[in-house]
Amino acid sequence: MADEPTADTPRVAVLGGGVMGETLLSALLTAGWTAEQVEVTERYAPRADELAGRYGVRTGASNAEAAARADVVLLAVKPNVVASVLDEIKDALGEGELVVSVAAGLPIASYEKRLAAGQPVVRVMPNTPAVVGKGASAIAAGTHATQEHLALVERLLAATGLVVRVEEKDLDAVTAISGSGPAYAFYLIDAMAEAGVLLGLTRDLATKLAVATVEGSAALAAQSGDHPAVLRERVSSPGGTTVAAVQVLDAHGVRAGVVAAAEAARDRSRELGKQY
Ligand SMILES: NC(=O)C1=CN([C@@H]2O[C@H](COP(=O)(O)OP(=O)(O)OC[C@H]3O[C@@H](n4cnc5c(N)ncnc54)[C@H](O)[C@@H]3O)[C@@H](O)[C@H]2O)C=CC1
Ligand SMILES: O=C(O)[C@@H]1CCC=N1
Repeated sequence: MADEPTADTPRVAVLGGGVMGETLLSALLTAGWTAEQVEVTERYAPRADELAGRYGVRTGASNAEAAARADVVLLAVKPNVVASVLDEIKDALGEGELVVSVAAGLPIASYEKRLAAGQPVVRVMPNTPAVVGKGASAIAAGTHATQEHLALVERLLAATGLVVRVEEKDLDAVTAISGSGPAYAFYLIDAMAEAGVLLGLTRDLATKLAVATVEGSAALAAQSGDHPAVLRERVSSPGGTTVAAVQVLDAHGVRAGVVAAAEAARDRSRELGKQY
């Protein structure tokens, strides 16, 4: 149980202080959790010290001790480490203590079979824009997770951006679109910036323009609600520059490449689920 458990602010242990662990930690602090109500475990000691210095939270290496102090455990280790961490924390978890995991691919059943009977589990697929409150996360409940558990996870993620509830069967596809998706967007930004440099702009200016263009396009798509194809048509003046450019994107199979990339991510997510 927690040191000072309250119904309103359950004590959270984030296990794994890497990219996603830090993202979730900072989101919890933004959402109103105090540094005393959150702790992080991190196997790599210099990283643990870095997080303790940056956020003022307790950090340590013992997953079992952190899980014993917590009301909610948030797993943010890589999929290949999840099984060993579950074995470490299994007996330290309180009855009904919620286990939340962001690990890609691993089915909820693989957690439930390693944990005590009845332990509630919620799977989350977040993404890195969560660190600036512009993330997209999907959450799915395990056999013993209730609507209240899902609502609690929504509170935990409140500062990360969009949170949607899905069925677990959809999480591999979610991973391929929004989980890995920021990498596709950064890939595009990088390519646009590089193209700007090729065309004679400074790298600084080209990057600024590429970032603002992608950010503005996403905001326009979100606010207008128009189909992306309609928005693209509005940029394409007859006989103009944009149709010339989009024709080249099509000729290079960029659209098909995006679809194939998402399929590869979905397949890799499935493989991870079988592998670990
Ligand atoms: N990075 C991303 O964009 C996303 C990652 N995820 C998931 O988040 C999880 C973590 O991924 P990243 O943060 O990217 O990886 P990462 O490698 O940055 O972080 C993992 C951290 O766990 C630590 N660690 C390893 N074994 C440990 C143990 N036994 N106890 C405590 N800490 C331990 C490592 O030292 C490392 O700092 C993965 O399962 C991944 O599938 C999910 C969605 C998006
Ligand atoms: O690349 C990965 O496996 C993780 C999951 C989604 C984004 N990053």
